[in-house]
Amino acid sequence: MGSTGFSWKLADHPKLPKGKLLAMIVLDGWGEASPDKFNCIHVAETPTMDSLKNGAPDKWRLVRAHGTAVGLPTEDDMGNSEVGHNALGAGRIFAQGAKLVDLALASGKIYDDEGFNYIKESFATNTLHLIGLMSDGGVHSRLDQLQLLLRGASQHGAKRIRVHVLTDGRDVLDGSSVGFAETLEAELSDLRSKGIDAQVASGGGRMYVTMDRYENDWEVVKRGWDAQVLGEAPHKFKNVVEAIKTLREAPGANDQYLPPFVIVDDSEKAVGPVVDGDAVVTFNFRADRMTMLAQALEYEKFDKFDRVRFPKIRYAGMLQYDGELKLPNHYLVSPPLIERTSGEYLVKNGVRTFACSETVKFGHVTFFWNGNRSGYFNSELEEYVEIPSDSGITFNVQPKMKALEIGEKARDAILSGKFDQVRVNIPNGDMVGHTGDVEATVVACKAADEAVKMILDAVEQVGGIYVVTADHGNAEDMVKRNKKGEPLLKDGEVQILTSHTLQPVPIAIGGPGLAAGVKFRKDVPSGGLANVAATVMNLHGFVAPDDYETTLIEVVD
Ligand SMILES: O=C(O)[C@@H](CO)OP(=O)(O)O
Ligand SMILES: [Mn+2]
Ligand SMILES: [Mn+2]
Repeated sequence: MGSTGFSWKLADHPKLPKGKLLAMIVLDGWGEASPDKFNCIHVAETPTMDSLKNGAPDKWRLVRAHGTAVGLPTEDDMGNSEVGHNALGAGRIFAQGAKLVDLALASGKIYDDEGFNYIKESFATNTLHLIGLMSDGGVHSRLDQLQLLLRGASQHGAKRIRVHVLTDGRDVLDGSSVGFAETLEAELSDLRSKGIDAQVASGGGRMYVTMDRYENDWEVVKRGWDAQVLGEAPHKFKNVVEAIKTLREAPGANDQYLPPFVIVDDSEKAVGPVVDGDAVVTFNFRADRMTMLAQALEYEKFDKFDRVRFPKIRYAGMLQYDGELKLPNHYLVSPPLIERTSGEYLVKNGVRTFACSETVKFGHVTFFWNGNRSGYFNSELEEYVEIPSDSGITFNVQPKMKALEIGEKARDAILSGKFDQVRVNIPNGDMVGHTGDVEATVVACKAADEAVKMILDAVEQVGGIYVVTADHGNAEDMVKRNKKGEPLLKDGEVQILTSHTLQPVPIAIGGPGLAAGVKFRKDVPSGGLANVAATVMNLHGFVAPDDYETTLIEVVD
């Protein structure tokens, strides 16, 4: 693709027609694993998804959804929505945030670049605050990266450092936050022995404090703001390990939902509110659950909640979280440049596109799908519909979520005849899987399956095509296992797995509009999510650009 020769025009597929309605269904957190009682997809009644599997191997197969197949550093990295939807939409594998930050830290380049030099201006006189998720989950952040950044920042002049932690329990086992806090404390104590005034200043559970997304509930961000910036919270402790241990003793408490707390000194004063002149870094590399806080930290004009004080700070994100909004303006590591996504190509080739999910996954089929870009490519050809999610609850209470509403919206969009592609994310397997509630997750999987049926019925009616896949595993395995695959016991009980998995995910194609002779190729055995975009382009009647990962299908005469 020379700079002069570039064109958005896609070549016509030699064998496949245009103009067929295509439904693109992404089941969030729906992997394939051996059947047992902790496989909620297996336990649930899922007749629609089961029937698709009968199409194997020509119309149903598995694809890789974790590790290097989606641009993560190692094969031990579970998949996640950001990298999964990026790969699905972009059709290529990009080194993702986790990896880019690793490289920048390892080479030391992070300290030479604009973002770090910008915040460094504060070091001589003020405090450096680091806010983010404290775990080794590798989905939003990693503790070892925070440790390296702490060391690097102090070597580059930071004298006073305050860390504002968010406990995880979603990408890692519940209860593991205590160990992570101990590791962090040891690191900070080492810095203190070198004369750096470094301590934890505040904390709270990620789902209750700070890490909301897609504006589902600004209260979550406000709780964090009060603790991190204002130094105010209902719970006060002398150190972070004591804070987490004590708060976990409350009935029903877990890492994801710990209430906000601040660390206070002997005179009960918060040790680390953010004040004028300070530097702040949000050290998560993943975007979706940081952009709301980023807005609060960055925007002069802001009406989502009363900030009480809006300190004049030097703020940088670990990455730039939204390339379109340039949010934040300063960042330590450049995000992957994901351009020429399949969504943009298809719209530019006249494919009228409808995308829908409920709030908690809305950005997945729009923002992540389009390479971390918000907004439409062409508002005349696209419509994105967000169904408001319930807020203030954990989804095991409401495991059906808005699956049927998403199904209805997709059905109506399909039947309207106004669209060529109708794309949805059905969140249940993932969102309920993260609660660790096995029974509720079974209900969730059934609801997701019903939504799929509703959409496939509509595809049937209009003579269309469907592609059903998932972004990574979750609900298919709800227990931590040993190397042999047996559930691991701790104190006589199985350890519930709230996180995603390393499992592959299914992909199924079909529908009355699928041309005869279309089937999955046999020569892409290690195909992954990034191979789906070229496949979808083919099904719309186009050949994918040369640099896209190869298509999964062939047409046999
Ligand atoms: O909830 C989230 O933020 C992640 C897990 O950390 O899940 P997903 O990647 O499915 O959005
Ligand atoms: Mn997901
Ligand atoms: Mn998830």
